[in-house]
Amino acid sequence: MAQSVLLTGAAGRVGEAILGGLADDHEWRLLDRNPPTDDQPGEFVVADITDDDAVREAMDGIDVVIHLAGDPRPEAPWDSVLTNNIDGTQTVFEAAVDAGVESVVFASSNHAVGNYETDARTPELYREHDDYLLDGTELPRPSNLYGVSKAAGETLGRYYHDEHDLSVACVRIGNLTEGHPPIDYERGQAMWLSYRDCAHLFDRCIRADYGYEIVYGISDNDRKYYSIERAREALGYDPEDNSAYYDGEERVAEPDA
Ligand SMILES: NC(=O)C1=CN([C@@H]2O[C@H](COP(=O)(O)OP(=O)(O)OC[C@H]3O[C@@H](n4cnc5c(N)ncnc54)[C@H](O)[C@@H]3O)[C@@H](O)[C@H]2O)C=CC1
Ligand SMILES: O=C1O[C@H](COP(=O)(O)O)[C@@H](O)[C@H](O)[C@H]1O
Repeated sequence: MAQSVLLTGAAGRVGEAILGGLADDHEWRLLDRNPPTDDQPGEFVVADITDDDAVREAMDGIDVVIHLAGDPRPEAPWDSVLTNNIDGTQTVFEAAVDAGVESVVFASSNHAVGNYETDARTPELYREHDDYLLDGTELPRPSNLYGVSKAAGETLGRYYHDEHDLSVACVRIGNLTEGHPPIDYERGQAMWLSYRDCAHLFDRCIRADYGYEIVYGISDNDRKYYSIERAREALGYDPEDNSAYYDGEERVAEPDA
């Protein structure tokens, strides 16, 4: 059944991937501080997520929130991640609870756990033969202040689930790249998330029943060091793409039938 979904950060790249795959599948209310540059499904609210009144108004009648808005730069300074990523995310969770929203899907990041990639483990970690896997049960080890803000968002989600019974899925997104995996970048190939797998994963987050989950948002890459088993089990995620099927920009192999 189509759900009424509020998508924050809708004008960005992850929003583009989600709407590219799911525009007709749900009833959308889109929110971003930047207005849309082209036609979008549903209504578009131009607002900042730190504007409590505007966020509360945008929650009216919403079943599910996909919360993408924030500063996505790994090098983002503290004042920006504190305002946009931590304070903004708290505003979204609080308004969601007060509006009776069923679930919030939070765009977390690989950078919440980036410091598991120690000098001793890399670059072997990024290669197919290496069997080291993070599975979402490990503690955060952020690689920058942006990663700290994402770990804080996950913890806010834990609080709003435990204290207010909100369903929360935190997706530690890898490297979303359109069309093909990153080129000459082993880490990016290991954590590649294709546009169609991104749309499918967030669709599963909209439709599935869960309590509190932390999952990795990557395609089914042979090189992976993030397990996607929890996303499969808890959400029914069934990715189609794999960076190993590509040679540069060219798709050179097809999955087994
Ligand atoms: N693109 C990727 O590979 C990854 C993205 N993420 C996360 O996914 C989310 C979306 O990332 P992208 O689409 O790549 O970034 P983006 O920069 O393309 O999109 C972010 C959108 O959020 C909006 N925004 C930022 N601060 C806002 C605020 N205070 N109020 C309202 N709108 C605001 C921006 O205007 C922009 O349209 C971010 O939270 C990012 O940290 C996490 C891991 C990987
Ligand atoms: O969280 C994010 O991660 C991706 C991938 O990280 P990178 O350090 O390999 O580039 C990044 O591209 C994106 O901007 C960021 O929001």
